[in-house]
Amino acid sequence: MTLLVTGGRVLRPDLTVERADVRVDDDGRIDAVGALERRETDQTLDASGGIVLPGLVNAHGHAAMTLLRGYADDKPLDAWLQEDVWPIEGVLTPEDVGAGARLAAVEMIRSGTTAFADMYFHVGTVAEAVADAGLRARLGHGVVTVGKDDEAARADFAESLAVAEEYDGAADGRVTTAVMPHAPHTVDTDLLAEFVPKAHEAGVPLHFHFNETAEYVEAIDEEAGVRPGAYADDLGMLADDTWVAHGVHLDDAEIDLLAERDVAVVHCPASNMKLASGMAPVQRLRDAGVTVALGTDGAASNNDLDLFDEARDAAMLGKLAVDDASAVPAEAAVEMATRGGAEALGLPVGRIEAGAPADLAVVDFDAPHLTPEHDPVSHLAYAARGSDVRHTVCDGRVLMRDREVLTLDADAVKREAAERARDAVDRAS
Ligand SMILES: CSC[C@H]1O[C@@H](n2cnc3c(O)ncnc32)[C@H](O)[C@@H]1O
Ligand SMILES: [Zn+2]
Repeated sequence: MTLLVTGGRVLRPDLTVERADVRVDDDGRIDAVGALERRETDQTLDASGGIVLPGLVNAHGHAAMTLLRGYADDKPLDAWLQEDVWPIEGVLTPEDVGAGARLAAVEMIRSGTTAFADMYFHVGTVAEAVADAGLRARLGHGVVTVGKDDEAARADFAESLAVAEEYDGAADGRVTTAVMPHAPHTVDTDLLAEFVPKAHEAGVPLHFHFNETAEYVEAIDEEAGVRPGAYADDLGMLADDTWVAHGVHLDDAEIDLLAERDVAVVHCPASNMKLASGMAPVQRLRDAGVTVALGTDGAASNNDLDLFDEARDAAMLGKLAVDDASAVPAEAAVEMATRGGAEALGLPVGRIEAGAPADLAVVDFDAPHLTPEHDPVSHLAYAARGSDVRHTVCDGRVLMRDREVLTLDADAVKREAAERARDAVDRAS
């Protein structure tokens, strides 16, 4: 179906904003951008008073953790995971995970996110949710081997590779995959040494939590006597298609190593603040040439999936981290939420230009908190909210028109997720 997004302004790849229409071909790709002559299209979207952005990219998260939003707050990462999150995750069924992923999909579509990365389990039901929602995603089975016997640990890692091979290309090619060891210290070294080369041989990228807390760094130091950067590099985990989450506690050598290996880092400022994990060196990473993307992490440590919040938090926290108000400026925050995420996930999106897949979000600028408009990029980073998104398009398909989600029944999705979350809490207690 052809589509014309008309009457608005467009955020161009160089982050300038200009009056333009966007025409989408029936293959879901952008056909032309500019002041376009009226030509018959199957559908139109009215963008007047708004700015058309590349759909936002949420480069690290755990979608089904929407079920655990508000379930356990105000604890540091390890206590939160071990005392609250892992026990209840142990009772989640594939259907629960699917329901949580659908709720995440509704939330992301409503706030202009069109692509996301997901590390969880029961990945088949997450892939189904992505297919039904019309989103784009890079999915993987998260491997944790601590506390498992050899056989179960090996089976968990083997499942991550099998899942990556099974679901790659699902949802008409909108689903791609990765092998996802949870973190260097939560996965057995021998299994990493065995399976990382297998992932490379299969052409499947790697994604893992990296240097999220000081304790995560210490755990590797205690186990291997080196920093996690050197440890992961020795195991071949730092390849040019690897992207890592957090990168909060990095020393200079690790920043240089990530740059050298072309590994992207997903900054998750809200999760890092809530769990008091620390402040990532975002400006230093960018100065070193590392691609930095943004992620919400799971809704249980955020507690929403609004990437506009993440952009604002990234800009604010990036300044506080180095006591410099010029660090992580508005343009950097907007770039991380769009092109940075696309590059991290290896997706051909994140820019509005002819030939690119039509993944778009139209932000309505006609709101009191976006008035006056001195600088639209400033508003996108510091003032806009997910609820300002009026239309969302992925792969040329309209997922939300005038704030109505078209691909999923938002009320039914909310109802089912709330019921399943209540039942899971009962089963876990
Ligand atoms: C085995 S699937 C992924 C696993 O990761 C857990 N998780 C959620 N948030 C975080 C975080 O910030 N750091 C580390 N691990 C996290 C999630 O609950 C799943 O168990
Ligand atoms: Zn995470």
